[in-house]
Amino acid sequence: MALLQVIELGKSYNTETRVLKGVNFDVKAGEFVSIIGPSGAGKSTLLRCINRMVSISEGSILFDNQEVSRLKKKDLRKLRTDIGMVFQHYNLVPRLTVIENVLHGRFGYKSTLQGVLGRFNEDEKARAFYLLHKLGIEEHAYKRCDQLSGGQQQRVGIARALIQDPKLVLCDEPIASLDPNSSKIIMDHLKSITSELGITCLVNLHQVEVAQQYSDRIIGLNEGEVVFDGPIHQLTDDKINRIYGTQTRELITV
Ligand SMILES: Nc1ncnc2c1ncn2[C@@H]1O[C@H](COP(=O)(O)OP(=O)(O)OP(=O)(O)O)[C@@H](O)[C@H]1O
Repeated sequence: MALLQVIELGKSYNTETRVLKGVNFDVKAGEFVSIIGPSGAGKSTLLRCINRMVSISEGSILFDNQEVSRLKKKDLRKLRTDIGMVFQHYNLVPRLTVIENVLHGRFGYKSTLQGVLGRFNEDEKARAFYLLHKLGIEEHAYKRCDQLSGGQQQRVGIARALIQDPKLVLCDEPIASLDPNSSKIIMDHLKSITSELGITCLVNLHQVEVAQQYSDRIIGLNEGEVVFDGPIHQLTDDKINRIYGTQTRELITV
């Protein structure tokens, strides 16, 4: 059973350009799927449609059998706790400590007042320390985030997404600001911790080799259309050229 179903999805920010066109794919619970494609292909837009950071123009997105575009207030809030997000630039509060930033991931479960007062229970704090331990940065728990390296900050970003107890984590170019060594550490952690916790992962990546190394499946986007969707062994050089080339419009059936 698919956790996420994207059906004939279309997105336009304005009347002139359609950023996503007839996008169809499913993601099963527990899958680790990468989305690759050239700059401007619509990868970030696709992730933003899934958690409704932007509204969709056509088609539908079903998450856990619920139509995302129809959700209101309480259900929309629930969707945002069920879907965690990891960003390229981490989106942490730099002057707050690591542990405070991680606990921010629990805000979706709190009343506004509890959130403002920073009220977190012992279980939540223990969970935050557990995640920091798993991600190898427990010793930095009381440091301000702006004192950490990029790779360490991204691990805080991952812990903040996971403490939400999400079913799905969307990662928008999680390693685009990192050097190769830190990138490897982040991808290793992302893969192992999501697989251990049984969390589904949908990751936008610029690097084909990284996508091939870590994914169960790859989706290739070109100018807003899915031009490849299949397991890594089917992503041949020819298909990579079609994803990154500009001439092809045909769907590669796999
Ligand atoms: N808020 C917005 N308003 C108008 N156009 C937008 C907006 N966000 C993105 N776009 C346009 O939509 C297209 C797809 O952008 P998007 O960021 O989704 O692509 P991407 O594949 O993630 O690119 P990159 O790899 O460079 O991040 C681009 O042409 C971009 O200019």
